[in-house]
Amino acid sequence: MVSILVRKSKIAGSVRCPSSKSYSHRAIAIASLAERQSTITNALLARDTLATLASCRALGAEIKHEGTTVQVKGRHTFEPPENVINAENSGTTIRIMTAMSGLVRTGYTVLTGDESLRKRPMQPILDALAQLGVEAHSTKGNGTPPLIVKGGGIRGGTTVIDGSISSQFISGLLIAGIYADSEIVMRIKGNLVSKPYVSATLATMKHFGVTVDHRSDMLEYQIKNARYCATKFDVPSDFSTAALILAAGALVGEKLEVKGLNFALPQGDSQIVDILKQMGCPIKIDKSKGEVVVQKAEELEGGDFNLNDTPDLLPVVSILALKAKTPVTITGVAHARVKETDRVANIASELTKFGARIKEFQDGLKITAPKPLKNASLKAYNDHRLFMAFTIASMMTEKSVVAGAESVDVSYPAFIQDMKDLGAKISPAPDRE
Ligand SMILES: O=C(O)C1=C[C@@H](OP(=O)(O)O)[C@@H](O)[C@H](O)C1
Ligand SMILES: C=C(OP(=O)(O)O)C(=O)O
Repeated sequence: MVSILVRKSKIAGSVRCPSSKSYSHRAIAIASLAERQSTITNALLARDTLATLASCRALGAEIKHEGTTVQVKGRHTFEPPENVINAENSGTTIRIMTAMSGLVRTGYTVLTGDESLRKRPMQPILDALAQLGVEAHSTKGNGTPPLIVKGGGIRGGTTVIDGSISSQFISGLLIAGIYADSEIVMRIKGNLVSKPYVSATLATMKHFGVTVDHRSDMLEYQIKNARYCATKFDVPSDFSTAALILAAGALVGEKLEVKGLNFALPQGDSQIVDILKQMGCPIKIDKSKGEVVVQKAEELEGGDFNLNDTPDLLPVVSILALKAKTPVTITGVAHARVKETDRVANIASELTKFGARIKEFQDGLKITAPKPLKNASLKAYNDHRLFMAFTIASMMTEKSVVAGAESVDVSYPAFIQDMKDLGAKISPAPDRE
């Protein structure tokens, strides 16, 4: 486990936001289902998205990439893969690939991942696929990966799926469902979390020529038989990543400009701009140029934030709370307990080390900032978003240590270098005695 030493830092300058992990996943998967060649530009090539690329290749898509341009020649049905599908650390990958595995012509497809991914819930999509005529099981019989999916096509019909755990099950069924033998009616049981990611899926499908009729509340979909058309897709910037960078500017920024932001395609985490405004952070937005400039406020305003649509903002709003003059209450994020880690519990335990007073409840946290922050030695539990958030928070302390630097390979490999280029004082942590 690689640990870093972070000292009190002031950051300033300009940074270009990395490409969207979510849109890179979608473009690669959908292009893999479109005959003829698609070209994806500005793709994020990080551990999670490379897992999607390798998985689609394993199913038979012809994929090559040069830099961040990915050429994909897809197909409508797949041959049984030569080996198991390894989704690594990526929930998005395994959820989409599980649905696509129903389109394998014959045989069985096994899908697995790393230790974290093998703990993440998959039962809702296994149940939904069963209702659509696809036999799919957890090899451990407990709804977690490894999974085994029987090929032979998706029959179609009606399915009712739990929407309270992850939107990725819905995205996977939407993406693959157009190739079912007959139309699918998909109904969501209960609440649908992380709705903006389903909007991102629908937007990407539309870009590849497929429109799905759905109820305005996003709780029912008619997935008619259709065909994706190969096309060009330019991946937008990643607002989940931009949110972390903007938070760094709000906490320790002299004047920080984030460039390359694309507000055109739906990304729920673009709400970070409104959250920063609500917390009193000096911020300037130029949507036409795709630029946001922030600088630190001596103190931020507290408030109540429901992050049900935007769970990846939980680590970001949690560290912003460390500088708020009144408490910050975050609700609606029970599903953040089943991501790379239990983010609610881990944020509670680690931010307490800075001296924050934290009240944890099933679907969120109440955070009261310490004055000043204490130096701390933090664990990120191999969770990339926790590592990045804790590193940024540590820039407000004299010196702190954060463990788990290798986790950033999942979504933002250049994170540490970008922060150092902006002035952050980060160095390898001395070996623990
Ligand atoms: O579909 C996607 O690209 C994602 C959906 C969200 O997960 P849930 O839908 O499980 O909340 C989000 O946390 C994840 O980082 C990416
Ligand atoms: C939870 C995340 O992604 P995934 O669900 O794809 O692992 C994330 O990027 O924070």
